[in-house]
Formats: sequence, structure tokens, C-alpha cells
Amino acid sequence: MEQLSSNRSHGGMQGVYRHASAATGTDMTFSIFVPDHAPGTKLPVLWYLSGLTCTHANVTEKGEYRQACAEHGVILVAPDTSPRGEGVPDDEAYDFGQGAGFYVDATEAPWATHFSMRSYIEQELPALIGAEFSADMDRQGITGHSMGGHGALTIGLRNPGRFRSVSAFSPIVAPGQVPWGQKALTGYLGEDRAAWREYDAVALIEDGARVPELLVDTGTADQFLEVQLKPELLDGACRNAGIALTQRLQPGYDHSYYFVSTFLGDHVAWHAERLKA
Ligand SMILES: N[C@@H](CCC(=O)N[C@@H](CSC=O)C(=O)NCC(=O)O)C(=O)O
Repeated sequence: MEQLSSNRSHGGMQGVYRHASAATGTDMTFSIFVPDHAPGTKLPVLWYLSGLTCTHANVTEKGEYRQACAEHGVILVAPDTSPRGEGVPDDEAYDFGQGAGFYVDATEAPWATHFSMRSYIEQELPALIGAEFSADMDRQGITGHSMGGHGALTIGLRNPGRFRSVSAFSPIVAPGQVPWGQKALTGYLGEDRAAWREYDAVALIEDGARVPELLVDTGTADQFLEVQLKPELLDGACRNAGIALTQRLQPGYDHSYYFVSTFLGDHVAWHAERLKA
């Protein structure tokens, strides 16, 4: 693992690291904020999964989370959204290929060779974080934005024993029912829609996945609200399943990091409350 940068901020250290990933077969870069802590103590971890076109840098530079993480003693890890580099296939569209890994393990050529973001986020990166940082891997929460909100919901729903808390910002709640998701899941997994269901939060809930509660914030002025996000589908699924969903429609906010940064501190506090016990 190679440290690319390290900066003191809000009484902690903001680092950026690169490592060779066996899951993706490429180098991967992530950022991690570690609040100051007593020697020998371990801090809970909040994962933040980013959206289409993002790297680790978008939330690191625009997310404004460090004050809340320092106050609540929470580590925040922000991975990249796909493998990148020479030999990694790409697509000219912004919503497929590099920067758009959709947190799946691809099964279709040519994507299957490198696009294993599910394995990377669920297995490889947590092992690295647990080994290299003062992270208490028994106390993990997960959140994310848009495509990363989809990642947070689906990874959280598939791994309720690992994540004590799950939240999302403007998530794609039912990729199997919207254009962004249908394009990505067809490309990465093929035409068989049965294979999509473990990558679709609403389908996972319909198929029996359960977490005790979810927190979701979405802006009413989000330009993707009606076509790509469809928060009402998550309302229905959670109501039928008895999952306590707090879904807040924030008046006037759009899809940007001006929105995410306004509420990310709230989400850090919400996760901290559940991770402290
Ligand atoms: N470029 C696209 C829109 C891309 C976009 O809005 N990306 C969002 C996430 S969308 C869902 O995953 C994002 O986080 N962008 C990075 C940022 O720093 O804002 C278009 O032109 O429509």
C-alpha cells in the first residue's frame, strides 16, 4: 500500500492510498479520514460509496464530513467507483465502464476480467482497512450517493451481520426498473434479469433481505428523481417488509455535492449513534 497524500484536518488525518487489488487486477485508490484517538483504541468505520463519474476525490474534496467524523470519532473510507488504467475496458458514455462500476461482480465479457467491485468492497478493501488502520471492523456502517447509494443499500442488505447501519443519498433504489440500472446490469451481468436481483435494493427486499432500519435523503429538485431514482419504490418495499425507513425529501435540493455535503454530517451522526454501542 502506498500513501499518496496525508493532510491534517479537523483534528485527524485525511489520507489517500493506492494498492494493488487482486479483486480488480488493477491498482485501486481510496481515501480515509482517521480522527485522532488514544493509542491502542479502534474506531468505528463508515463506508461512503460514490456515484457515476466519481473517484474517491469527489466526496473527499466536496463532502464536508471531517468535522462530524472528528466529533463522533468515526473513520470514513471512500473507495473509487471502478477499476481504471491501461488494459481496463471503458465505454464512451459517462454511465457505463470506468467510473460506473455499479458495485457488481461483472460476468459478461469484456467487463468480467476487472469489474469486480462487489468483491473489492465486500471483501478485499475491508481486510486491508482492518489490517492497516485503527479500525474496529465489528462496528461498520455504510452510505453512498446515487449509484453509490445503490451500492450502500444493496451491500448493506446483503450483509446485515457486517453493517450495523445503512443510509443513502439520492440512491438508485431499483436499478432493474430504471434506465441507468438497466443499461449497467445488462452490460455487466447479461440479459437474465434473475441475476440482477441481488444488485437491486427493492428486489432484495422483495426476496427477503432485511435490515432493521434505513435512512435516505433525496432532494425534491433532483434532476434524476423521477426517471432514475424513484424513491417511492423503496417506500413500498420497506412498508411491505416492515423495515423502518426514514425517507426525507429535502425541499429544493438537487443531485449535487451541494446537497450531499449539507446532510453528510447528519448521516455521520446517525451512524455514530448506532456504531457506538
Ligand atoms: N455527467 C452526467 C451526470 C453525472 C453525475 O451527476 N454524477 C453524480 C452522480 S450520478 C449517480 O450516480 C456525481 O456524483 N458527480 C460528481 C460530482 O462531483 O458532482 C451528466 O452530465 O448528466
